[in-house]
Amino acid sequence: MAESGKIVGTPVQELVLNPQNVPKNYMYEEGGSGFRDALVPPPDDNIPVLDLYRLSSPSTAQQELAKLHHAILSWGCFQAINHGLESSFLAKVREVSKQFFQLPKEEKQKCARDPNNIEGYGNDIIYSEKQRLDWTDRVYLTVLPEDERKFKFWPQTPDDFRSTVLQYTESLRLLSEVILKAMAKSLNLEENCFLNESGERTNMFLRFNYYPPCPMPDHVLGVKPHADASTITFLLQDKEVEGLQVLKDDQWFKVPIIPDALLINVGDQIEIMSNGIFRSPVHRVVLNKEKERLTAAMFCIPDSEKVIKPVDELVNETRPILYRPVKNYVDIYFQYYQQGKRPMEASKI
Ligand SMILES: O=C(O)CCC(=O)C(=O)O
Ligand SMILES: [Fe+2]
Repeated sequence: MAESGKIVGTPVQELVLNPQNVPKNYMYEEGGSGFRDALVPPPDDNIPVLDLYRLSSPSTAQQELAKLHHAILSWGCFQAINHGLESSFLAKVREVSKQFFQLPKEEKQKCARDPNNIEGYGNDIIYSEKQRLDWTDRVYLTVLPEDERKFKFWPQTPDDFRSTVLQYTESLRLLSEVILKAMAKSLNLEENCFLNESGERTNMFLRFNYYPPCPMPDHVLGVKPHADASTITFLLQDKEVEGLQVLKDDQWFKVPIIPDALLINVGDQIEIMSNGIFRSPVHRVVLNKEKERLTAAMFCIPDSEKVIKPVDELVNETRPILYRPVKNYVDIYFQYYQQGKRPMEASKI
């Protein structure tokens, strides 16, 4: 037991060494079977694929913008291709993460998170005995703003971990501006609307997720159902192993792998700003008995000092205000999440 009654858990990577004994707090005893039987989206209504080159080319922008609007209304997410990040660079991002998780335990522990904080290497903070834990180890880093980087949590091995993460951050920072502008335009708002609402000091958090193989994949989840705390999230999926599912019309659908695509989804804070026109999709991660899975999620988060609220233009008589203003949403988010509740409830009127 660590300070403040919080327990620092055993990495999942070590639990796997004893496959007969999956701890109870990871298990969904009943109702668990079927986790992996999610539907495959039909070809005529698959998660839309958006071409970001077409989105920024004057002759095709309008058409692609309409596609983006439809994608977000129907799924809350889309697969972005032609985003300008080289395939070899994405391979590098995946590689530095894999190399880190392959290090011996003592090496990884050098950037272990503090007991009460998510930043660094580790797994779920345990808030209560009843909490269901996620079958995943992570490296969670504040990558922006620059003066909030805490390098003691950043892996020193492999050597190019830091430079790769910095380059990835800069690329996705630029891309986040493109996407947030397009989202605003698709709602007939001034293009900088969501960027201005997010404030000057944009935060970005990067989370490398490592899902070890799981001996009981029908009764354990990699990540329990949630929507993200972000404005938008960029997810670099594993190149080969599926696992992500998204909830649409009360049914779970498998998110297909497009190797060099970035899956972009709307987070709770755009749901608030758009007064519920754009909804943050609920998603979860299922596991594989034989194979590990690695992903990287980049969360774009507004300035923590900024009050987030529905933009005036999207509030009117037919669409009354649906959300209360919130500040530093990420702080409340984790506590709700770990209790299996939707943090959004804190903001809904
Ligand atoms: O690893 C994945 O496929 C999704 C992870 C996720 O949803 C998250 O980190 O918020
Ligand atoms: Fe997520």
